[in-house]
Amino acid sequence: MIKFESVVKKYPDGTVAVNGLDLVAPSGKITVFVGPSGCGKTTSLRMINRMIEPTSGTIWLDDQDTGKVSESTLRRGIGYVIQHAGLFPHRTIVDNIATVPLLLGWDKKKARARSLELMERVGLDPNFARRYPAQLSGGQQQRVGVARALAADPPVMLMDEPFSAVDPVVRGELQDEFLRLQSELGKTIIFVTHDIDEAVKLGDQVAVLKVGGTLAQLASPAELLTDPVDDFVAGFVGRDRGYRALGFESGTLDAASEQTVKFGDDSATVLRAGRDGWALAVDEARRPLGWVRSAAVPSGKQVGPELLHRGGTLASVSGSLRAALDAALSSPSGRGVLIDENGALVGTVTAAEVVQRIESHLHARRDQHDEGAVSGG
Ligand SMILES: Nc1ncnc2c1ncn2[C@@H]1O[C@H](COP(=O)(O)OP(=O)(O)OP(=O)(O)O)[C@@H](O)[C@H]1O
Repeated sequence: MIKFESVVKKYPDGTVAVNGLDLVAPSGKITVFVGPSGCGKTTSLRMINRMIEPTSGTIWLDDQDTGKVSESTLRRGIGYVIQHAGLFPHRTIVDNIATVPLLLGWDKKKARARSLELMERVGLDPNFARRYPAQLSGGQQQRVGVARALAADPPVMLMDEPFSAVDPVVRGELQDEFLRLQSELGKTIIFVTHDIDEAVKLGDQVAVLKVGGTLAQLASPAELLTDPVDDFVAGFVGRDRGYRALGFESGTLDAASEQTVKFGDDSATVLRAGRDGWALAVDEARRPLGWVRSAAVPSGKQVGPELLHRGGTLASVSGSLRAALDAALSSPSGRGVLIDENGALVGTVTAAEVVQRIESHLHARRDQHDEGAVSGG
């Protein structure tokens, strides 16, 4: 656990970067600091490992006052990742990752073995081990940065805009892999970003900071989207927040069974299968491939890849209602395709069915809220 207690940082020129911050970042969870430029995110982060000293207040790491521990002891237990990875340009990838273990006195062989293990963990080709940072893409360098921070297995990780310098597709991949890694490692993480979508995707809890260094709201992503505490947070959280909040709602949907066709099936089969003029093509493992418009299969012809409409997104049957609604809205047939954990077809749902489920969730939540208000009042 990391606990900020009335923490203030006033720089020598009089700038108050952080003004009385109180918050707890629970162990094993990701806490995201988000807010506009200059709101004190980086200053708050760097006070944790004492790269910046607070002017007043205390930062606790579990039951230790960080101000009373030596900086080197403190930093041994804290991994640190920054934008552009900050790798040593003249050291190979394997040596970059081994930096902290070598500083801690591990023997070279053990440190290298640990580096290689971590390269695999963060999804880096082991053939990159002998390369230099400049010979890697930006996204690959960020993975090295994460591996380096994890090398000595610190319980705490501080991450300052680690994925900001890469394109949106690579960024999405890095985020997904970071979440997968965290689900295995369970580190206590503070993650700084100025991007609210990234905050909401990655955070177990999100701290929205205001310029002047005060905390506007500390909440779960779903709560932030559905119940912003003031106009500043509502504005910062942005548009479409009701829709985005659906990303945190899951609910079992009654999937209708869908007749399917396969490559090689003839036009008569497609016509029979095609409810409303559309049939869903699947592979041997019943994984959806795309929709076929029955009328577009000339009589006597067979289904081939050229007839596929691939527009519809796929939603996991145990996933969010947002993904299910998106699957229905993006499907050329109007039927959203639901798949299981192996990617195989479970069935389909319409947008109306998903909306009905959303409404029943909303009613249940309002009823709960009303009951709480009655019993509370
Ligand atoms: N060394 C310094 N001396 C004086 N003022 C500083 C110093 N470092 C930061 N500041 C100021 O403190 C405030 C908070 O800065 P900080 O870098 O913590 O913000 P941030 O939220 O991380 O911003 P960004 O998103 O732009 O990186 C800003 O007004 C900044 O100009």
